[in-house]
Amino acid sequence: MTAAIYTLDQLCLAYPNSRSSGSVLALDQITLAISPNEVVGIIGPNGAGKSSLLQLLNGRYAPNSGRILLSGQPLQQQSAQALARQVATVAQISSAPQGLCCEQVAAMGLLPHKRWYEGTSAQDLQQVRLALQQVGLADKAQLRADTLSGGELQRLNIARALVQQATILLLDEPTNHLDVKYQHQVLQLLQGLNKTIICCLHDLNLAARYCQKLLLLENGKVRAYGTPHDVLRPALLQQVFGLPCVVSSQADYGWLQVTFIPELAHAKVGVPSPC
Ligand SMILES: Nc1ncnc2c1ncn2[C@@H]1O[C@H](COP(=O)(O)OP(=O)(O)OP(=O)(O)O)[C@@H](O)[C@H]1O
Repeated sequence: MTAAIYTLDQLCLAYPNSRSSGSVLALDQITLAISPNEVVGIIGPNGAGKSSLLQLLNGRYAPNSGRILLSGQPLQQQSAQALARQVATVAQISSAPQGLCCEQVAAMGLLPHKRWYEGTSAQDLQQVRLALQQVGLADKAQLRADTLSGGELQRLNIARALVQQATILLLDEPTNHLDVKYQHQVLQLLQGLNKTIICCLHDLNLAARYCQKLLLLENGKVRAYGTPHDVLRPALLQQVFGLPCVVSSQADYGWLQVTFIPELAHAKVGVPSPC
């Protein structure tokens, strides 16, 4: 059996409550192992704890209790630079640094690999250009990043993460702002990278299509973790998302398709409709 790249053991995270002296428990006793080179989708309703979990996995937040091992070593004991060489994060909402062109923003991914006095080599530049090409932004390399559309900026952030050459990519809603073609292009790109990809996704159909494993969170707790077939069960999804749904298998390709049908909540099963 392959050693886990992440081992989470009874992780809890609480935020201070802004209106009282208490706290908000965002993650509650999370225990699981993530295998290397898998694409893992974190799914669940708003406020379930998805983004908070990413912030623990990239070391930005420390758990209130429990522990995280990264490649068998306690994550909290690793230096920021050592972490940045292993883990790259693409945040949910970001604004472009003012006045920098796309090539310069993507090149920021080189920083964890450089000493302060080292400049950008021809090889670095080649790597940056390849990443921009991979996300479909080669023709915008010299444009100012703060003039990009939301979707283009999202792709630029992914290019920066690719340049970082980390073995783990953490992405918060990587398909936000993307049109349907780029949603698939970005997820196909991530899937083909042979890296550990952990991403929060609201679109369950994209999650079913591109993720090998799904982690379903609700109120900071793990409701299910496994393959899309293990996790995307209609009764469970209805409980967690509060809407009836049907889950079907796409006939030609076999991946699962979730369709939420709010009308079913009001359907009177077994009562014939009046003529
Ligand atoms: N900085 C913070 N301070 C206080 N509470 C927070 C903070 N960040 C998140 N929370 C709370 O923690 C819980 C989990 O939030 P989180 O952002 O992780 O959820 P999420 O599943 O990513 O939600 P969404 O789908 O809406 O992005 C929520 O109740 C949220 O209000």
